[in-house]
Order: sequence, then structure tokens, then C-alpha cells
Amino acid sequence: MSSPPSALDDGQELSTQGKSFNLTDIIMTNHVKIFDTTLRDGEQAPGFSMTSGQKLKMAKALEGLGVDIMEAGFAAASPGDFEAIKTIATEVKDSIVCSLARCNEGDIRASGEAIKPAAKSGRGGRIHTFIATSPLHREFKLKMSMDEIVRRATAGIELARQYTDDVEFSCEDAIRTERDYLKRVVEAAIKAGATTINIPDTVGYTTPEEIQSLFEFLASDIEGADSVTFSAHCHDDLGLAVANSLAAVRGGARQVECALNGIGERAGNCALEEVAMALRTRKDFFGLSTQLKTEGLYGASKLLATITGNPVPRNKAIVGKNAFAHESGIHQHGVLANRETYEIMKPEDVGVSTDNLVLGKHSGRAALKNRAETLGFELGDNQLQSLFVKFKHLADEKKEVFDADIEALILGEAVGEIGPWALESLYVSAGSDDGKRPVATVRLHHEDGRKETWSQEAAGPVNATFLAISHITGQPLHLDSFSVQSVTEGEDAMAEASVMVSTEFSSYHGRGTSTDTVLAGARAYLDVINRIERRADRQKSIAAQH
Ligand SMILES: CC(=O)SCCNC(=O)CCNC(=O)[C@H](O)C(C)(C)COP(=O)(O)OP(=O)(O)OC[C@H]1O[C@@H](n2cnc3c(N)ncnc32)[C@H](O)[C@@H]1OP(=O)(O)O
Ligand SMILES: CC(C)C(=O)C(=O)O
Ligand SMILES: [Mg+2]
Repeated sequence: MSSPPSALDDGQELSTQGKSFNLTDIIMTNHVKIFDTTLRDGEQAPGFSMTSGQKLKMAKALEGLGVDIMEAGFAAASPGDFEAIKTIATEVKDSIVCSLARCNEGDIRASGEAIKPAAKSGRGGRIHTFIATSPLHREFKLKMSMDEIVRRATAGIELARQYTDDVEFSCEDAIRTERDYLKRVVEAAIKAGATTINIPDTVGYTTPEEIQSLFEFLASDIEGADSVTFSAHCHDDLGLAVANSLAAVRGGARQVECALNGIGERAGNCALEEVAMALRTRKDFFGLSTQLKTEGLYGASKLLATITGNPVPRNKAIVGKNAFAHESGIHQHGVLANRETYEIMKPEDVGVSTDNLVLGKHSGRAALKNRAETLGFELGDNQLQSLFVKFKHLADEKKEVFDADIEALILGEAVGEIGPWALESLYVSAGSDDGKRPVATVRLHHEDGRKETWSQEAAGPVNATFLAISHITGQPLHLDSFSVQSVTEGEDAMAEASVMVSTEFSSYHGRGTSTDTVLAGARAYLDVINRIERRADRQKSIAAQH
């Protein structure tokens, strides 16, 4: 079989608007930088906001994955985001930490201050400043002339350079910007000192051919192109974000902006795990590499799903539960003969274990630690100890402990700030046909020291449990959805409950796991209440500071 054509055959001649040039002369590196924006564009989407502690946990996971740059937030957005970026810039050692800023003095100074710990340590921090350039944004949103936008971009970049040598500039809505004007803005940005030029497809409008040709144009026609890294930031409104990012890379981009699980504004951003595995799996075609430790992808994706309460769809590429599952006979037959008949990647390359039956009640800490590492989790001594205690309890309850059980235990720990309410006990009586309705008795503990118990009767045990929790917390919620799925096999399987609730201002997802489905539901419901209360507390503290 002949090998497919490489996107970067040596000496490949390209033609852009009548000019021809040699791509390999212009693009000196085969390394594609992964710029992760899970904590900024990802967090910006409704239902995905994270507390500062949760952002730090995700930042550590992203660092472990080996992302080159992580956009930790938008420093001027809130005091909480400012502090979160600062903490991440202090704690993260191996990735460049970045903050987003509009092209205005306040935003840039806030970003400069937030990334200072990284800049001071010599690791460097990045300021990413942006301004929209398309006609629609100029006329209706910014109400600025073309000249004014160039002036703002230049001034913004020059100010950012006073804080750091690593300045990224984005022309928001670049794809819908006239090419000659885009060229003018980008050249001005390079002259002003930008070191990375990002070309966002802000509304997910472009196509692979179009964006590839745009990047080729930038590489060939922009003065100063050889002194900067070009970057793509693609949204998924038409489901093309990954394809467009890969096409941008073929056109010369050497940084891809992406987010775990593809989270981000509206339909989301280019999914980190997909673009990274496409480059790795089809290295024969792209001829490019990233520095990602892809074995951590599955664990990091799960952590994000747990923290935000948004489960990963089963059929999601790379990290979905079905991504490496085979149920139909013809496929099973093929996979048993040779996995490559139906698998183009090795599950272990993304951190999915094929070793289903794992540990039992006779296993020790070393085996548990080893299994956790295989699943992509690095545990400190204290974490291992507390996981081990829970593991032993579970092993007593269950005949077999599967990888998903261990994941559920680790992630239950990792969710972090689970307060202010904690579930102390839950008793449910249900199932009799003597006319008595199910009753749930719930005892909750608030972090301010209050302990309250309430018994509630209702049509079903789950309903009774939710009503009892609502009574104690004073949060009568309207459920959009409640679902339970089993995450392991057998009659004693771990159940994962998911609750979705909409309030006037936002929607919230909660998640809970247990071998008992009602208890899993109670945990998921309480998770939502805790998210609502934590957000209200954050808003109060922001209001108090203003
Ligand atoms: C495509 C993207 O993802 S862009 C990033 C989007 N992310 C966010 O917006 C999250 C963080 N945002 C926030 O917290 C708030 O919007 C803040 C604190 C930044 C600003 O809040 P406010 O001052 O109340 O302004 P508001 O959000 O209503 O409007 C945005 C203002 O910024 C201006 N603006 C927008 N983009 C830019 C830019 N890149 N450079 C300069 N000014 C800009 C708008 O013209 C508008 O100005 P106006 O107040 O003079 O009309
Ligand atoms: C701020 C920029 C990079 C952005 O998120 C977009 O244009 O989508
Ligand atoms: Mg975006």
C-alpha cells in the first residue's frame, strides 16, 4: 500500500494569490504548540464555571499533560479570576501561564500583574491581548474605525511588552475580516512587539480549505512573518473546529488553541484531545509533533467532567466511554484477531486501560497507586492514603473493583470544594405495596457548623430525597433532568447520577457516584446546591469589594 501524501513534503511548492513559495523555508519547526484555553474560553461557556481551587486542580492536570501554554483566565473579569491566574502562575512550573486582556490599559495591567509570579520565576508568563477586526464587530460592537483599532492594538501590545516579552495578539473574528485589513493589523501588531499572532475563527464559520489558504497567505505576505508564531483558534459552530485547526497547521500555524473535551463558547473550541491525537496518529501525513503526554488525556478529561458536572458523551472521540468499546460481533471478532482491524489508536496511548478487572480487597497501596497512575492520576501520599481507605470500604462492598470504580473514587476526592453542605446520612424506606409512600430522612452538615435533619414523604424515593435536601438547604429547585448510569458492571455496579437544574440566571450540572443509586442521586443534587451557593457567595464577595 502506498503511503498517503505528507502535508509537509520537503520543498513542497505552494501558490498563494499567484505567488509561489516554499513552505519549509518559512516554517522552521515541526513542533506544534498546544495552547490550552480550557480555563478561559472553556470556562466562559454557560454551565462550565469553576471555582479558583478547581481551576488550580485543572491547571495542575494540564501541566501534567504537557501543554505548552495554558490560558488561565481573564484577569480583568473578576477579582476571583485575577487571584486564580496569580495562583496558577505561582504553582505551575512547566507550562507558560497566560491571561487574556482586551486592548485597554486596565485589562493589560491586570493581566501583567496576574502573571507576574511566572514572569519573575524566569519561566515567563504570557499576555494575550485581542481586539476585533471584522466589519460587523467594528461597526456594531466596538464602534471604532479601522485606524482606531490599529492604534488600540499597537498601544495594547506595547504596554503588554512592558510586563513580558511573550505577547500574543488576536484579531477577533479574523476569518470575517477583509484580507488587506487583516494584513495591515497583523503587520502593525508584529511591529509593536507581538510574538504570537492568533487568527481566531470566533464564530466557527470557516472551512478547512479557506483557513489553510489564509495561513499560507499570512506566511507568505506578511512582513515580519518569520519572527512570530502563527496560531489558530477555531470554534465548533459547524462541527469543523478540529478539521479547521489541522488545516491551519497545514497552512503554517504552529500553535493550536484548544480546550479539553472541546468546551468553550457556544458549540465549543477545538477539542485538545482530538487535535493532539490526530497529529500523533497521522504523523505520517502531517509530519508534526506536540509535546503532550497523551496517556494523561483520559484522566484529565474525566477530571474536567467531574469538576464542571458535565459528563463526556459516550460517543465522544478519544475520551468517550465508547471510543474503544466494541459490541457488535463482526467487530469483536476482528478485534480479537487483531485490535488494529477496528482501532486506529491504542487505548493505553490516551490513558484508557484495557485491563478491566483490576483490584480487590486483598490489594495494597502499591497496586492502587500503580493503577491510578495508569489511569492518568498522580497521587500525593495523603491523597493515596485517603483513597486507599475508601478503596478498602468499596472492596468490602463489591466483589470486583473496576478501573471506573477507582476513577470515581479519585474524582470524588478531586472535585475539591464540595461544600458548603455535606451529606451526613440518608435513610430511605420504599417499595412496600401497603399504601405507604416512600420516605427519605436526610441529615446534612453545613460548613458553618449547622446540622439539620428532615424526613420527607413523596411519590418515589429519589423525589423524597431531593425534597428533603431542598427543605434543609432552602433551595427549592426545578429539575431539568435527572439520569443515572452504571459506570461499572455487575449487580453491585457503581452508579453515576447526573442532575441538571436551571435557575433564572444560569444552568447547573451536578454529579454523584455510589453503589446505591438513590445515594448517588442525593450527592448529585447536593452538588448542584453547593455550586449555586458557592456562586452566590462569590458574587457577594465581589459586590463587597466594589
Ligand atoms: C471572543 C471572546 O471570547 S472575547 C472574551 C470574552 N470573555 C469575556 O467577556 C469574559 C470576561 N468579561 C467580563 O467579565 C466583562 O465583560 C468585563 C469585565 C471584561 C467588561 O465588563 P463591562 O465593562 O461591563 O463591559 P461589557 O462587557 O458590557 O462590554 C464590553 C466593552 O468592552 C469593549 N471591548 C470589547 N472587546 C474589546 C477589545 N478587545 N478591546 C477593547 N475594548 C473592547 C466593548 O466595546 C465594550 O465597551 P463599552 O463598555 O465602552 O461599550
Ligand atoms: C479572544 C479570542 C481569542 C477568542 O476567544 C475568539 O475570538 O474566539
Ligand atoms: Mg474563542
